[in-house]
Amino acid sequence: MSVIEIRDLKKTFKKPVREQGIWGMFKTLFSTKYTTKDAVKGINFKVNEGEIVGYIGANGAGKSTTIKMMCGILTPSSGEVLINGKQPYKAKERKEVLKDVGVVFGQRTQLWWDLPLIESLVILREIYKVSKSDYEERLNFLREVLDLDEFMNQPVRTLSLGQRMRADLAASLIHNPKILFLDEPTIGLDVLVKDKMIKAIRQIHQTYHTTIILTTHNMDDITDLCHRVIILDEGNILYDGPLSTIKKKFGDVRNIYLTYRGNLDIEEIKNKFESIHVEGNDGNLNISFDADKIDINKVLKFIIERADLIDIKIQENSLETIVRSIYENKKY
Ligand SMILES: Nc1ncnc2c1ncn2[C@@H]1O[C@H](COP(=O)(O)OP(=O)(O)OP(=O)(O)O)[C@@H](O)[C@H]1O
Repeated sequence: MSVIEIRDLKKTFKKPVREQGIWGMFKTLFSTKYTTKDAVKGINFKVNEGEIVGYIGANGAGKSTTIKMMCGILTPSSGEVLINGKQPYKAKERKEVLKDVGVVFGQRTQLWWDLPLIESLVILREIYKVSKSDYEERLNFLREVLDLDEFMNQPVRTLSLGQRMRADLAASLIHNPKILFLDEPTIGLDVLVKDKMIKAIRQIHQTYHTTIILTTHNMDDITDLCHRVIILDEGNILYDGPLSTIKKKFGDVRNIYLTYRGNLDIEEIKNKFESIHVEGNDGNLNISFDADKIDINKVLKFIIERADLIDIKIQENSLETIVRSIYENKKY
């Protein structure tokens, strides 16, 4: 059953044309000249209960704008967002929607800056009218998976970025929402804290079957959490489907980087293996090929028989490289 439905959703921002200088700034205030930016250009998708969807795209693709419309911060220019059949930006439906939704914006906190985390959680419990037993059960779970105890009584402004992000995630979940929007929840985190966040998100999903939409520039987050991805490009959906299909389409590419002594004839390698890509000079060679078509053992044997290897590195085509190529070529 789909809990999120996006229909022909568009958002156009209108910005006044800015004029230079102090006098220009003053004139801008009363200007009637505007430019427009179509941030989201008529997109459609549905998300089923319990899915985790990676919502990715280059900077400025329109991801945050979509999330803001999905949680009612922005009103669409046309089209609609339905969260459990309700439109979050309509005053009458907003309250109902917010009961079902939690949101984390990695770039800014939604907590009270001067209050200790625990007090913010108590206030949120009041706002959302969470029963004492539900609150306690939830809080115990979150304390455990997000390691909140070490900073529970500190004012939010004194928290490190990693602690603040965990605090924000806890706050977004205290009312047990069925849907969670995570907008860059791991931005700026070191590897250890990032792994902790990812593990916590996975545990939350497993325990409560929460439907999650995740935007991120970190492809490891996507690989770790999502089966489905939506790729947005300049306000349009470029791809919506399984992560595995993207990987398959771009092939199981292997890259071999090697340093060697001796004479290697690049043309000889190319003639021996059809559709292999080879480049290099001065004892360095980069080779890439589709591992479904060419046996890596045969490539290595061929090279070892002709040169002394000094160093070798073998890499799979990462999701990072695949996605970069999709963004650059603007096609899937
Ligand atoms: N309030 C606004 N007023 C005017 N233009 C805006 C506003 N908010 C966003 N935009 C523009 O809309 C486009 C999409 O922005 P959005 O923040 O949705 O992108 P994004 O995909 O989340 O990017 P990033 O990965 O950099 O966060 C950008 O060109 C941005 O400058």
